[in-house]
Amino acid sequence: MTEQPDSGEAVSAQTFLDQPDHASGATELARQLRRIRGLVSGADFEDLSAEIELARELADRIENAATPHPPAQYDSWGVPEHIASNPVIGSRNPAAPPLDAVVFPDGTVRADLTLGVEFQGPPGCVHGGVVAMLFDEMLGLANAAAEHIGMTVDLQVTYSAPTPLDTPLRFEARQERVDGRKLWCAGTLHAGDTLCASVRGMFVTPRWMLDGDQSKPIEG
Ligand SMILES: CCCCCCCC(=O)SCCNC(=O)CCNC(=O)[C@H](O)C(C)(C)COP(=O)(O)OP(=O)(O)OC[C@H]1O[C@@H](n2cnc3c(N)ncnc32)[C@H](O)[C@@H]1OP(=O)(O)O
Repeated sequence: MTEQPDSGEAVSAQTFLDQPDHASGATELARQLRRIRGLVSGADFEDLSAEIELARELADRIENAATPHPPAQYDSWGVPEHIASNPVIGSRNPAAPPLDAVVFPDGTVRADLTLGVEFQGPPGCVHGGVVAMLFDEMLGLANAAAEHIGMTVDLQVTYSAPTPLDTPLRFEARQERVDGRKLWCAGTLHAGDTLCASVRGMFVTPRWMLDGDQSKPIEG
């Protein structure tokens, strides 16, 4: 974790799950692919045939350079490949927003982000499933911040107002209660002063994990 140098309010917050750029350049490649993702899904074009050729060549080159590895093992929480490919926070996953979280001394986890047209559900609004996915991750991070982790067994999202695209959003989450292997968390999503959605989640620590190191950064 590293200190957040900016804004007064966030001065006591620390970055959570810092993911340094991969030496190969894969993290930067994911950033460029996210740019393309937004443009392809949110712009009109006259003729992209030359760009398609280029994209095909790029995909072929990356495929030739790649040494694929299998998905992480279920009991290997926190390995870099596991986090890097996460669809919410994975720095090397072009499909991830990505969500960068900070954690406060009281265990509250916060993420500020803006979602573009590639996350559109209703016109001009963020897809409700995307909101649920981000909430699930936020609650998982809140568990990790509390060093008491588990798998989601119940996730209840209440949508109170449409979540606008291209608008700064703030997700917050924290672990509220622990009873043995059962954990309860809650979170909110605001656009400015508007509460767009809230969530309550229940998690269960798998039996095999009880003796493990739960301080490892994990997420599903
Ligand atoms: C490890 C950190 C990961 C963070 C992930 C964050 C987000 C994710 O994407 S997780 C992926 C989605 N979730 C899943 O795939 C979970 C699938 N479920 C499972 O694997 C299992 O149910 C698992 C491992 C969580 C629990 O199984 P198991 O260890 O056998 O526990 P089990 O004995 O069934 O239940 C324990 C207690 O929880 C209760 N419980 C289990 N599920 C529920 C539920 N849906 N609602 C209410 N209570 C429940 C049980 O009733 C039991 O209570 P009690 O002890 O009082 O009898």
